[in-house]
Amino acid sequence: MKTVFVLFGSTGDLARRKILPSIFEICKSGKDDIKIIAVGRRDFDNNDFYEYLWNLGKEFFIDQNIDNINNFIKKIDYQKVVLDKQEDYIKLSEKINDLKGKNGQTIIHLSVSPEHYHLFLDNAKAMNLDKKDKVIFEKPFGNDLNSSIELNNKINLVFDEEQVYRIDHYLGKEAVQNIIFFRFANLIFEPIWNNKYIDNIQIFANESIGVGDRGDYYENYGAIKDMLQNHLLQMLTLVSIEKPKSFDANSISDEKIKILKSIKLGKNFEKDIILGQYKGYLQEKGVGTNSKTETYVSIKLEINNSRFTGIPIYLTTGKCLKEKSTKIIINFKNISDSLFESFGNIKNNKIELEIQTDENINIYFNGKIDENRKEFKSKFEKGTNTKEAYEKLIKDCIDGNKILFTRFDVLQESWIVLNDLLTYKNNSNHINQYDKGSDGPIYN
Ligand SMILES: NC(=O)C1=CN([C@@H]2O[C@H](COP(=O)(O)OP(=O)(O)OC[C@H]3O[C@@H](n4cnc5c(N)ncnc54)[C@H](OP(=O)(O)O)[C@@H]3O)[C@@H](O)[C@H]2O)C=CC1
Ligand SMILES: O=C1O[C@H](COP(=O)(O)O)[C@@H](O)[C@H](O)[C@H]1O
Repeated sequence: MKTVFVLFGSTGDLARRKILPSIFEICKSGKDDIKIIAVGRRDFDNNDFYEYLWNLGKEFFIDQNIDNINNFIKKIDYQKVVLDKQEDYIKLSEKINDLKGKNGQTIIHLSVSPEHYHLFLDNAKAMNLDKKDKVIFEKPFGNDLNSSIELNNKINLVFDEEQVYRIDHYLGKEAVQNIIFFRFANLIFEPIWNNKYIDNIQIFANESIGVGDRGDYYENYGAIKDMLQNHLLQMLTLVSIEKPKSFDANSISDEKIKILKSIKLGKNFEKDIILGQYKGYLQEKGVGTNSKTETYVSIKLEINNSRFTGIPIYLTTGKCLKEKSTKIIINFKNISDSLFESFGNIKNNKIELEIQTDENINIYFNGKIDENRKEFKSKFEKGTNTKEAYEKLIKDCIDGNKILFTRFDVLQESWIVLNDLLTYKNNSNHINQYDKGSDGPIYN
């Protein structure tokens, strides 16, 4: 089936770094018949957009094969759409219809800030989309609980749920998908995955880059809404859900909801939450001179159920840190066995699910090799050349596979979890500064 992929925000950071390169790869594989409409507010014609792509150079065209590049560029048409101008949507739909023919499908990917979704929804009816057409909504889905409900209600007035794809690209990462397999396709981990054996859990998504040109967007969201509400909470649910009834989107979402409802955030925010801002953030383009927007957040929480009660869980994310690294670390309890006293320091077991930049599962355990080395690390054998998450997710959307997309009630519960934290943040005037390239503010 022919697919017309319509990319709103085609000149933005996400389009440049992740979506266009992913479509490029999908097109290169030749499995799908795809045409692309790059939508933007700039006064571009096709040639301007091609030139814009060429100027991105190496950052964009990782594949330097000139034929592949030319074939890809030939598939793209640029269309200017001012988001509140209905006549622009009508022109866009004429172009879509020309390209998709009789039996094709349209996928609209809204790679713009969520506050622009309303303008799109106000005008989308003018495009006369078919029931088989699909719309991908980027995260964060709304700005808080109420706005996410409002947004979802508005979407429901325009689209059927079947047409709606709420994306969280971390769910498309191979190593994140692997969490469920690791836990439930092996006999040896589930019996120890509980408060009898686990001491604490740490999930972090550290980034070395800053906000770049995205200051305008970032000022409205900050690290809590940009990363914690979605990517980190999603990873946490996968680490903590009970085995789903079956491997389908609804069964997994049902289990996620149960976890989100049992999350308990301590009331002592002064102690359990660290908000930070990297030095130099105030000088970034689009950032207010007195901005208190957090570029770093670390929170401590608990899951209040029979399996996890009593295990402190730390979620951390930040920009401009020492290195890019996303990991889930399960630290097991102390082994105090006098049998090994004479061998010196016996370390706690640890399982490290490394999501990026390498994808690994490292298991640390004690053993006797020689006097100097008593800890083993076992590496899970895994290819490093996995697909960019967006490639996987966009291909799933083309094929109508929704398993890795998020149901609204899961997002709603995620906003509920963070409600008090957001109130605390809005009322707090204090933010810890940290040096670029550091580990972030110190956790007391
Ligand atoms: N960047 C990332 O790594 C990721 C981003 N996301 C999500 O993707 C979405 C877009 O983010 P990102 O690309 O980073 O943001 P950017 O700010 O880099 O880009 C936003 C895009 O929206 C366009 N735009 C801005 N204002 C308007 C307006 N008033 N009318 C029409 N178009 C407008 C910009 O056009 P112009 O270029 O002309 O300014 C640009 O094409 C966000 O929801 C974000 O959370 C999700 C995952 C990762
Ligand atoms: O959603 C987002 O994710 C990126 C980080 O994604 P990654 O796949 O490179 O880890 C982050 O930079 C961006 O601020 C945020 O919007």
